[in-house]
Amino acid sequence: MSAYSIEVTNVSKWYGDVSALTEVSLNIEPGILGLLGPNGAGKSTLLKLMSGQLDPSIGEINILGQNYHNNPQLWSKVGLCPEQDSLWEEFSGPGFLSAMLQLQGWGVHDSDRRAAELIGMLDLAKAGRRRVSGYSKGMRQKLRIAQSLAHRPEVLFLDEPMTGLDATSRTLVSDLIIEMGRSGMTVVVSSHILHEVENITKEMVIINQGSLRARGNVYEIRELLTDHPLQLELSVDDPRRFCQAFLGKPHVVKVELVPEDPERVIVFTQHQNQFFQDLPEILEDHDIHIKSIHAEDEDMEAVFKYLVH
Ligand SMILES: Nc1ncnc2c1ncn2[C@@H]1O[C@H](COP(=O)(O)OP(=O)(O)OP(=O)(O)O)[C@@H](O)[C@H]1O
Repeated sequence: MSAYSIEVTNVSKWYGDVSALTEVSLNIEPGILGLLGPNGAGKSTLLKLMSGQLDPSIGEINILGQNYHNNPQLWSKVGLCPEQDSLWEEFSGPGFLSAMLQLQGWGVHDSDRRAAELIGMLDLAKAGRRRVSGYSKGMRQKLRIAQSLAHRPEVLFLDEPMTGLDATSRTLVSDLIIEMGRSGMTVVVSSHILHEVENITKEMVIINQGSLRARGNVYEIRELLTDHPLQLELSVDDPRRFCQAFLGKPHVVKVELVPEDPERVIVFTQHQNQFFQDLPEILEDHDIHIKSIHAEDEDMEAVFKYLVH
């Protein structure tokens, strides 16, 4: 059998006359792969195709060496957490998860037990038997993630799984995904935010305008971006000293103070990794304290524009 759990070969997809994907070929091994691209790039379409929710217009998709045609058993090995919400509002969280498993043929006892386990894993126990209609955005997202992995799939597709999650839940979900990857599952995680995926995996594919643009680990992808300075906004207690300390660094293109905010400073760097390596030492040597840090390029739009043109 092939070493790849997912094989996408020359796949194109049109919605009427809208072309969403063009001749995409992609082989994926067990572990975690990040699928990165700006809005409208084709990420959701590719995930729906790979999870059998959509048929390709042209091309072939094999999952675990099989295709979806006349093959209902394959569904039980695949999970998808889609972008759209399709929860049962009148059910409690555990009730919903158990019902979904029972619909897939699980017995009541096993379904209830698995549902309780998932509720614990995703830290939803506080909601008790409350109806899903009363869940917050973050709780709904976690419930959808729970649903996608409830039946213990071997291959899991997560479409923008961090949407709506607070910092604690993001860490929880990241750790869960990392653990699934370690256990031998194949997990494909889409996002339009590099930083989000970088915390989970170093293996990335970049997609834009329906085509795969790059594949590699995050360092190789960053190499492709070396001419594109990344912009970081920081709040520090002594911005002038901070500027002086960083201006001599070869990877720093420029550092700007923000006149309207005496604590704010903007750094343009060619190598974000190098910047973060230098940062702790500079803070300590110059006795500077940092209050916040924000990457302007977190949203990949600017980066993709650069990569594509
Ligand atoms: N059901 C549909 N009918 C027509 N066009 C569609 C449909 N779904 C997606 N598209 C189009 O296909 C292209 C790819 O969309 P897709 O949703 O796959 O991108 P995406 O990368 O997931 O973006 P986003 O993060 O904004 O959802 C876009 O041009 C989109 O407008």
